[in-house]
Amino acid sequence: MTEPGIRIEGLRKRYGQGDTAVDALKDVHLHVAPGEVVGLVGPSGSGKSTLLKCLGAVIEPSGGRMVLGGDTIYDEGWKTPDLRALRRDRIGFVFQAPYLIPFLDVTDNVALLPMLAGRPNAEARARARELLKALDMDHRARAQPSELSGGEQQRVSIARALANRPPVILADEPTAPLDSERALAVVALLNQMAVQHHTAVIVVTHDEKIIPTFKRLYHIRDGRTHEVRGEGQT
Ligand SMILES: Nc1ncnc2c1ncn2[C@@H]1O[C@H](COP(=O)(O)OP(=O)(O)OP(=O)(O)O)[C@@H](O)[C@H]1O
Repeated sequence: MTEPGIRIEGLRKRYGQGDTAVDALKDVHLHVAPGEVVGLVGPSGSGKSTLLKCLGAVIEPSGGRMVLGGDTIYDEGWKTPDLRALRRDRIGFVFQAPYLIPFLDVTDNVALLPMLAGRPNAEARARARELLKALDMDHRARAQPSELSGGEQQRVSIARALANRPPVILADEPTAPLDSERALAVVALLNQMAVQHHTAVIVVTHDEKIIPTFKRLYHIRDGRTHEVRGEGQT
């Protein structure tokens, strides 16, 4: 049986072809268990965005294998017929900017994805309220995004990422605009949510404030990953 969480084996991505081809990912290996938050760091141009885009099924890898939540989604080709449903139901995204919808209140921002996935409105809103409570945002459930601080907006975006109970969350520089205290609070919440919801979380970051907090840390350099902190340290 394939284990849940995230497992990447020998992932490759080439942009273009011939003389101008760029091998952005050459040999990426990485695993994240359910309930675990793992950091991914690397210099500019090392392949971080390319890896997140492959994992998020936004671009197609050139080879290798990706297993998300116990399902092999890519093995030298996509193994899943509906990539849009995969992105909506199996992966939560957290970005540097919260990208909340300005004309929906906090509850509906979180409830929107379950509604789009076909859940009844009442059930989607109940799920949103439960997550907002867990993230200590229930007192702002009817507020508009513009009425929230940056840290509060980021908490709402974490609730939104969890709304469809995805086995995987991909976070791209989630703390970049936040001060130290709020950045550490966001990482603490990601850890708490990962444990409570058995979610595997990858955080791509340059943020020196949060890098020391990861129990396991991967470094990507020139399209290859190395585990620099944790059990498989190389
Ligand atoms: N669409 C594309 N076409 C061609 N080359 C690309 C494309 N996107 C990225 N690359 C190249 O692939 C390599 C990896 O880029 P990527 O954006 O994944 O790096 P990164 O680690 O996210 O960098 P940064 O931290 O600066 O955002 C770089 O050499 C980049 O120039």
